[in-house]
Amino acid sequence: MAAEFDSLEKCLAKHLPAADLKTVNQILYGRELRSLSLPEDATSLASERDLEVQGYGIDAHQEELRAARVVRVGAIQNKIVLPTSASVDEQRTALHKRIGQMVEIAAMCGVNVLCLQEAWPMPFAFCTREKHPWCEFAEDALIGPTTKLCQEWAKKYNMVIISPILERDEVHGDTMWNTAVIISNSGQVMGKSRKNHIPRVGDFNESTYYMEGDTGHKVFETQFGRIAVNICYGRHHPQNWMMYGVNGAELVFNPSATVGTLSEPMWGIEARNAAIANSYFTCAINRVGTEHFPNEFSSGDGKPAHKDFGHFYGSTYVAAPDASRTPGLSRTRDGLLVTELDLNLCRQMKDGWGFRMTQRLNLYAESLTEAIKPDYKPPIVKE
Ligand SMILES: NC(=O)NCCC(=O)O
Repeated sequence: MAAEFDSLEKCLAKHLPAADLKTVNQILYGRELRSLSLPEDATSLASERDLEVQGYGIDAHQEELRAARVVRVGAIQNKIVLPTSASVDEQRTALHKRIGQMVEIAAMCGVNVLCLQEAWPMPFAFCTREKHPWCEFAEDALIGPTTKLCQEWAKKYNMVIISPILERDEVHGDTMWNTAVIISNSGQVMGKSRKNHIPRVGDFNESTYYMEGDTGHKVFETQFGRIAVNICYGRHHPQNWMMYGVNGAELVFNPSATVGTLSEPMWGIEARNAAIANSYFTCAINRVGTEHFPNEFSSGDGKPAHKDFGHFYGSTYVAAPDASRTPGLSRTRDGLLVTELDLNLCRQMKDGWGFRMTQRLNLYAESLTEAIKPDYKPPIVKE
């Protein structure tokens, strides 16, 4: 089998002359970002642990009345550690250990707010359509083992942690949800944000496992800014992004699990467009690697049954409201992206481009109220 393509940015850097590369990068990625120098002990520990680390700074103008609001944001992408045939407990414990090593490095890099990938303590088994044993990965959002561990890390490292899990809500009929748990840097659970839109595409057969989220568009006011979480498939819905902005988010995470053949051309566009349209920062995180499952499953497309989901292409990145963005992490390796950003850029972009001021929400509120009525007739004008 051919080796997976590692990174678009590395490919451009390898093949373009330096002057062309500068212009191409400017056109593709906006203004040149500051490269963030990270502590030597962190980078050498990262290479010992086979972890790619990249660091960037996204600056804003110095304002006269407001001090800069500089925050270090960390994003982790990773492969599963053990084969999916190992026991549920062994698989989850191995992931806890591996991510713990990465969180330690994030702390050494001064990260204040850290987000993990979608359903990080488990393989992305929804493709199988089997319930056993995969439903056993679901855990309580408040007192489950993964939340408890993240609380320890959050407190130890003074770091806000966003931990996306498959949630089991025992109080409400053992219902499952796809949930991001937001843990304050004090170690307290601030709350949870459940995935609003569930994919029904390709092998993403997730609607048979968990329900459409009922937590709306919560924004969490942390010590390091107002953050929100738009889980994976929710990034295809501009209204979903928009509501987090309407509710005051300055930084929206998009923890994901998605594969190349399905979504890669959309990946660099959606979270970035959301950052521009809503005058906030976004951070899109995708898992890496190919996960193989014990039993064959078919994709309902006439092709032969198979045991893997395809390649999760990583490429985690941060996008800014001024249309600049960081390069992506590798398509193949575990990685930590550290981005130092000044949240003041959000208001500066609102002032500069006026996208929020010119948004005309009332126009759309009225139009949509009409459009969802059963007797609605779209105003199509014919010749
Ligand atoms: N996990 C998930 O929602 N994946 C759906 C595929 C995609 O949105 O790219």
